[in-house]
Amino acid sequence: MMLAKIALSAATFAIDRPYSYRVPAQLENLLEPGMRVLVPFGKGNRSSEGLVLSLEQAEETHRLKEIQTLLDRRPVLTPEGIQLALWMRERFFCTVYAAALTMLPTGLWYVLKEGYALAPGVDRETWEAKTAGHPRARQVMTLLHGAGGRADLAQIRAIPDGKDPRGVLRELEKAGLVVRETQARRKVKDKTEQIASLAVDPAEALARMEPRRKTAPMGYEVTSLLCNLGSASVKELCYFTGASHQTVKSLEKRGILRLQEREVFRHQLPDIRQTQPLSPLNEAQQAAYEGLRALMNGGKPEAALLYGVTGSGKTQVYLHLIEQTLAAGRGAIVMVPEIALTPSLLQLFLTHFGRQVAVLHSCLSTGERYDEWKRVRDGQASVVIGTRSAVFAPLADVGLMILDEEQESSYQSESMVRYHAREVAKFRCTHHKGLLLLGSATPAVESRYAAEMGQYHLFTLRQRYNAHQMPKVRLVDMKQELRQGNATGLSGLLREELEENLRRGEQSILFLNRRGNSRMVVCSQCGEVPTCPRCSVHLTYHSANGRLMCHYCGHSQPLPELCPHCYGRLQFVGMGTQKLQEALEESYPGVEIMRMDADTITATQSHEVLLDRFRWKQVPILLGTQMVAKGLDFANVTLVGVVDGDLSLYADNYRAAERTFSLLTQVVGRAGRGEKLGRAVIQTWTPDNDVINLAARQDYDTFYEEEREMRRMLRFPPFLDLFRITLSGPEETQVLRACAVIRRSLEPWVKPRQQGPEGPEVLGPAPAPVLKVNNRYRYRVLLKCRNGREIRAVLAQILQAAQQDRANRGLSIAMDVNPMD
Ligand SMILES: Nc1ncnc2c1ncn2[C@@H]1O[C@H](COP(=O)(O)OP(=O)(O)OP(=O)(O)O)[C@@H](O)[C@H]1O
Ligand SMILES: [Zn+2]
Ligand SMILES: [Zn+2]
Repeated sequence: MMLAKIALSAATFAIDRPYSYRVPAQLENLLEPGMRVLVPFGKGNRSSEGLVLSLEQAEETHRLKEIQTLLDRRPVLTPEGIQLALWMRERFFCTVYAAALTMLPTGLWYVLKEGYALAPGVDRETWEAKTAGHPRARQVMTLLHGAGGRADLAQIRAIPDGKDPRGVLRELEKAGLVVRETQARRKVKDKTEQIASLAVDPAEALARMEPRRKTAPMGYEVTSLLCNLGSASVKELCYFTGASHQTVKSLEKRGILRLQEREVFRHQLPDIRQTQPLSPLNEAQQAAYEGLRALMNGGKPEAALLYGVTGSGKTQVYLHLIEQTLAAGRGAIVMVPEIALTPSLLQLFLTHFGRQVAVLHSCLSTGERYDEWKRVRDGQASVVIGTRSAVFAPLADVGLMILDEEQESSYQSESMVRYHAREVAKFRCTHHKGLLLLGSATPAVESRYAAEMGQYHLFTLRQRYNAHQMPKVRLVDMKQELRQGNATGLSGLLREELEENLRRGEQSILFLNRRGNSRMVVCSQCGEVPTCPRCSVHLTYHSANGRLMCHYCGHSQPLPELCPHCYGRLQFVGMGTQKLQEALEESYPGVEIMRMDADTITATQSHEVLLDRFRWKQVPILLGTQMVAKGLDFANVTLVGVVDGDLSLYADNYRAAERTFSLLTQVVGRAGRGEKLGRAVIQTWTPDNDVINLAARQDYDTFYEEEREMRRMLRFPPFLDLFRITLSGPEETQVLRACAVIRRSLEPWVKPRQQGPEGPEVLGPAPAPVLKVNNRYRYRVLLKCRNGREIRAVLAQILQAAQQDRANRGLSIAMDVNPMD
């Protein structure tokens, strides 16, 4: 007999393993690994979805349960996909089935509906006789009967008697009157249209319709049109002739034409037939390109970092590499952060690669995404551009995977399966012997370090394209402004520069990344900002616990009532984008200030619509959050103002410095991308802060070296890895108890290894930055150690034990590896 090893959706992480099922004879020739099935599982033999991992011949045995239903007509995962799902389980502590679903577009997901049907061969007389005297049972049977023999549980529940029908249904099942069934439905169907073509040759068709020309003029019209076209969709035929579908159908019956279903794709990219050649590269780009091309064609898995300053033309290098990949008959995947996937970027890809481009983006509808996915799977598109999830695009042969702005936190998933696109891309490039290319103006410290250690090849673009100058940046000390009586939040210098730009007719971008729950405290008299006694960073006020906290070492202290230096009054600083817009409108009456943040983006007014207006209408000032910081390429923007350069510095995590540096460099990089020189003004409360000064000088190399040493000293990635276990539940004591158990179970592994610079260390439990969300308390236990097979196995066991511990009922447990936030 044949048996299948199956990963189940009903399995939790604790019990997730390949389960064996018998393959019924009628499926033996149809079933393949990578297909989904329904199988009975658990005590009640409820149906569960499952993914077939492998098939094998085995000795006959009666112990195995049998597969119930085959859900897919062809595999939804390739052998590579199956391997990847297994690998993701081990890497990201998820179930294999969850990993598989993560790889598939939601349009392919099934929704299971439990229902009941009349048992075969049971007629009305029989059930009426058997349910006599049981009004509830009779009600259910009447419903089933009336509903054409089957109904789902929700419908049966709706019988208005206020009781749960499950008991009755069980009885009816035992009595052999009903059978339970599970229906699997997909959210999105394959979309098709009907195509008509002539069934006989044109002369014969016309000859046969000629005598009916008077009585059936429409039939004649359709036939003669079809004689000209050869084939056409029924929709088109009806549209051009005014005929009805009925007419077309009757022609089919007469044997004049033939109808066929053809698949159509929902997302219609503009059909660009005439693609344009790429622009030639400059010398630096060419050098990087040639090096990368050699790696790509080397027939080995490779990884490289392309470090190029803002405006150096990294995108052009990508385009040339993609062209090479295609020429070699292979495919390419390009990933960009969510907000960077603008129509202008897409347009760029379309003009060069036309119909070979597929887009996988969260803006598309479920149906559109699914159809784009199919175009990739079927080999119709071999250049995929998209956000994080595009990393799973089902290309058969991947020659190149690019992560643009690779330091972005949006590459880390925070949903069901907490994968990092970079890790998945590494797996896939290894599998396909392809090139993984990370691009950035401010690479993540981990990536830059990997390049330094020789794990990635490093390519550098030091200059802007066309030798355009980097913008001139000036810092403004806001404490000084406050002392001089300016509490408006806009410094004298920034105002002057804005006015200068208004006079010159050049555009300005103001950046204000107002972040929710952390704020800075400043003394209104001496301008002091409270700092951490152990680290050289400023403390941040957290309204959640009313304390000042350090994001590096976790130190926290109560908020003092007065300034510890001069006993002056302490003041919270920071304002939001809306208030700033009002202030500017007041200062500059008649000048349009365009605001772009989560509140101004609506369905009708997308981020692109606003940007187009900014570009074409030459709106003088654009003010916004993160959204204005990245990817914008407008030649007339010559001034960038950073209203509050410190904001992101005080997030509580070890990446805050890197984030701030990257963000500031990116924003500043929006200025002066054309012929005209760019300027930038960064306002700060901490003008001596290293990170801010390095960002102002756009000195990534020094920043990297300092940050690397800081990380080495404090034992953060890339020197050690972080495993963060987050527990949450409605009762604080229960959560803390579970944390303590986890801590204790880590000890036997940690204790004997503790010595030395790479020795593991357990921290916590510590409350999450926002302790209580939705009435659930959240605590974290942090393990610092080198990521390796052995510790992952230990952690998997601990998680499994925690999940199965009865005392942990109602708790949720999540594991993040090197979390971004
Ligand atoms: N080889 C080239 N030929 C023509 N134009 C180029 C070339 N290289 C770059 N450019 C132009 O230079 C500008 C900057 O290039 P691009 O946007 O690719 O830079 P980038 O390195 O991705 O910058 P950022 O990191 O700031 O987004 C663009 O307007 C681009 O069209
Ligand atoms: Zn003071
Ligand atoms: Zn500290």
